[in-house]
Amino acid sequence: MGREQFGLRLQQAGQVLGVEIDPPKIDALLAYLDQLQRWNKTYNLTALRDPEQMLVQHLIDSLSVVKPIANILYKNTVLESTIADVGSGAGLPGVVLAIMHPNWEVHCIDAVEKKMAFVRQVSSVLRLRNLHAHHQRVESMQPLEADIVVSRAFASLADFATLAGRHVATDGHLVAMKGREPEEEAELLRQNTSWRITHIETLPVPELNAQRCLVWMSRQGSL
Ligand SMILES: C[S@@+](CC[C@H](N)C(=O)[O-])C[C@H]1O[C@@H](n2cnc3c(N)ncnc32)[C@H](O)[C@@H]1O
Repeated sequence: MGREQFGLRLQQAGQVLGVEIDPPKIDALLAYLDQLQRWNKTYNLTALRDPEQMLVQHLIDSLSVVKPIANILYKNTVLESTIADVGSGAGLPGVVLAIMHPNWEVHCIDAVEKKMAFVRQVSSVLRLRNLHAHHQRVESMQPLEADIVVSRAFASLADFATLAGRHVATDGHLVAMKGREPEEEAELLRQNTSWRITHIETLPVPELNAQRCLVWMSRQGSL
């Protein structure tokens, strides 16, 4: 399928998700997809090889978190925000967030150097000055004071909170992208950490035939 078709599908997905993806952003998302395909041949950054699957399971899935994050930030009238993407891998969802919101400083963190080298390359090729790559274990990094710390396919809720909670600013949030509602993980979070689930949003991800939800967490006491 051609570039034009992919662009159209991204635009349509944006309409369903309530995010406007203008032509320069479509170009940037497709340029990211190009880079990912190219680097993946040599560096094995993601298990998905087929561009069709990458479009839906990486780009459109990551686009689904843009509006919910914007809703939380703008409810608190935060315009210029710091966001951390923990266990970001090839930059998912961090690169997509940085493309969609140039006013958000997005920090991708991953323990694997080649993955962060790739994100650095994307930042340079796409001229994304708001996209930063940290080759670090999240638990040993200087605290970032992020408004929102997001993760996709990183860890259980309790491990996410334990490892990454220190990067959340006072009154900030952790948000985990999950498949179905993780009831057992929620119980372990409650038993083992000082973080509490504030709400769970079901995400209807266009073109993706799978359940998705977002689990929002805050520190106990700041609810
Ligand atoms: C399954 S991948 C998910 C990548 C990406 N978020 C996605 O959805 O495609 C999990 C990533 O977490 C990273 N990771 C695991 N433990 C970590 C830690 N303690 N600090 C930073 N990164 C970590 C791994 O290197 C890996 O790239």
